[in-house]
Amino acid sequence: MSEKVIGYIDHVIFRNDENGYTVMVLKTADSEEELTCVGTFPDVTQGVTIEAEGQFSQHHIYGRQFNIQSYAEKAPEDTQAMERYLGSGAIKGVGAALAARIVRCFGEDTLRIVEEEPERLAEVKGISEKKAREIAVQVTEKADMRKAMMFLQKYGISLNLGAKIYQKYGQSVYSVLQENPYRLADDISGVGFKIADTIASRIGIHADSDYRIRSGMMYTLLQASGEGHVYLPKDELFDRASQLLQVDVSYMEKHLMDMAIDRNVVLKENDREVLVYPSQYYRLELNTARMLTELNIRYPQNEQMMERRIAQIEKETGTVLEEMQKKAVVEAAGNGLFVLTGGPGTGKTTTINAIIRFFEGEGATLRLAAPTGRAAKRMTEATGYEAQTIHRLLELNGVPDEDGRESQGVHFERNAENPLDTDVIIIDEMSMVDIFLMHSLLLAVTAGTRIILVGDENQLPSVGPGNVLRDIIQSGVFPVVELKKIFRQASHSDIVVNAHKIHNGEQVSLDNKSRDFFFLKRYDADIIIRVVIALIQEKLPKYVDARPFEIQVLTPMRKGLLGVERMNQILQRYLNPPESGKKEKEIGERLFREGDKVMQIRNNYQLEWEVRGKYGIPVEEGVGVFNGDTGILKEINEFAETATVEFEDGRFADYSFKQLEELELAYAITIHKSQGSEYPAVILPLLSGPKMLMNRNLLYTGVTRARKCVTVVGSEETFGEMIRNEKQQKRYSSLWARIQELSGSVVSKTVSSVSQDS
Ligand SMILES: Nc1ncnc2c1ncn2[C@@H]1O[C@H](COP(=O)(O)OP(=O)(O)OP(=O)(O)O)[C@@H](O)[C@H]1O
Repeated sequence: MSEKVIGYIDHVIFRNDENGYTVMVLKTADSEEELTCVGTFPDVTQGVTIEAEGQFSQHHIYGRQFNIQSYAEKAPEDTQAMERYLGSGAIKGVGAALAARIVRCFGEDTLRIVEEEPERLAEVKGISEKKAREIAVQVTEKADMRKAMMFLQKYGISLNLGAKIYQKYGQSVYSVLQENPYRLADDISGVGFKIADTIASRIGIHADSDYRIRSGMMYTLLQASGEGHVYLPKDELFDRASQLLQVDVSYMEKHLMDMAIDRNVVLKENDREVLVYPSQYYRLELNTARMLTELNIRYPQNEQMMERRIAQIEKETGTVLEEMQKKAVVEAAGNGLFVLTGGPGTGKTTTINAIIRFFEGEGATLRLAAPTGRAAKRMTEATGYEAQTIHRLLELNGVPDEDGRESQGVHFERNAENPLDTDVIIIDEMSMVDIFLMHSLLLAVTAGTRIILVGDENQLPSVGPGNVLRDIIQSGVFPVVELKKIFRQASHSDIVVNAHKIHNGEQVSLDNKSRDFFFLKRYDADIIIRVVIALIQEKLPKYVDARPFEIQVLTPMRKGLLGVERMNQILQRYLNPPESGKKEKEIGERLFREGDKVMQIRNNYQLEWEVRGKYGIPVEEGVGVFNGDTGILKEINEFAETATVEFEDGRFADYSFKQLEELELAYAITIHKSQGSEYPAVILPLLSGPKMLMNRNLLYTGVTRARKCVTVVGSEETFGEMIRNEKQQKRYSSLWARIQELSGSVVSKTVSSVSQDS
């Protein structure tokens, strides 16, 4: 039951300016009681009278308090209230003494004078005409804001959101809301289609209104990009949007045309269907294709010289390169853009090393990078050459790019105006690079710099939109070398051999005669979890010479009995149990404990980090913590309301309690999130799951994450089905088509959206 109180704000006890959370004391109008009130307020001015709705509650330390849900500022009604209001500090340049003089001069008429005849304020001693005008402007602004906030509250808009909306639109807020509330979804961060749609329905906007349908279609396209798609075929867009909007498909055609005319979307037709792109995505693909094509320059090399150089490298490194590896070195030397691909153990890293040596011998400067910190670290170890994340290579500076839809609002110091100054760039783990990052990378590369892209095209595609590596390869326009041979050392590894079998759809022997690939047949989720715990606590650390935390559980799903969410809760209990002295923090339904293994679940380009040297002194600082970065929660500080995480690569970052939303427990993670990472030992619990998801590609990615040991715990039938299930989730991307168009190749008639199907 909600109750009402009226009173004026006597003083503020606590206020968090970031989120508006406020504790304050209200002097109630009727009883002059001092009432502690708690709530979220965009703006708090002492002395202002408010009418608030909410509930009384009893706080275990602070006693009785009133939790405000909504409130309205009331215009000052009597001279006392007027004096309090003017003297509260809300009006710049007016203090308590001056407020008293103004009210003494005009009495009951003060408010009307201020609002209607402000120039008369100059009659008061100490107020010039200019100051009178300034006071009047401020009073009017405050009154306007008050009215607007009341108007917004009527539609169930929270105070916080209301303040953001008012800041954006000012006095136009009325027309925006009444004509097209869906604009909120475009203009205001934190408002998506769903919120805008709720507001619209409260305002009484029709379900088939033009704005609603357009906004819903745009929303559908952007949702699809969250699944990795760059576009949607028109029919699929209509189906999805029609489900979302509960509006018949027949309404949509005309709006699609309007959206194209307004350049919100780009329509491309092939012989089968119409493809619909959010315009910025279309441009991203087009520009990426253009830049790739521009880099595709031949640098003729003398054949004999190349042979001599390769022989020399082989001698230096004591490795005899196989034909395709040699070809890779030759192509890398002879082209502005070169792609090296191959499965695990096919000698990609060995080839990168040979390429590095070749260019070093030429006196060229090189830069190495990979999409994740972990992959960059591995690249450094394997090549002995410093590798960075692509974000660091491009010098992410943490300042959001205001106009940067195409860069996801991220600003890099290295870009078209300030390109990377180096002869050769080698990027590893290319399968994880999405269209945004590829576009940003290419902006910072000028013709004359060679770029070498290395990756396994059979890994799952990037989390972000696009299917960049595969599209570049499938365009058929650039020099590509695919390594297929599994080397002797690698062929001793059943991880490698089985990965290749899985990729080829061949069954894998599960007789446990292997030294690095085990299958434990169990058919009950809870028994599987028990086995997983025993493996982590006892067996595997000794077996692979690693700490329990380095052993990674990978699952296909988030939900379900063996999903990430449930497994993490259970594993946390066993692997990091509560202990006195171990601090804990609950965020929503999640509980974090000092010592937990955690993972960042979205890109945060602003979060600051530091690498600490001896005695904890920072030796390096920077910004940006990315989706998939894992570490250990080292310390929870209740006083500062922060939690410190040490990431695997040695970076420390302080999270405010609010930012903990960006962290998740990481004892178990999805196979999707594990892309580009490697672990000494991987455990795959596999029992059942949706057919769409449980496919060959997913199993391949899971298995290839392990360096020393894979243990599958579950049903051999599910395992076998996954190998047989070739069907991959479709990813709608078309970089390959843009590349072909630009290079003048004939666009294949049959392919449209199937860049990932083949
Ligand atoms: N030409 C070669 N002759 C002999 N052994 C080789 C050759 N090339 C690679 N190897 C060996 O094969 C194994 C796998 O090679 P490498 O690590 O380069 O492959 P990779 O494709 O990078 O593998 P991953 O994807 O698993 O990192 C290594 O032990 C390496 O020493």
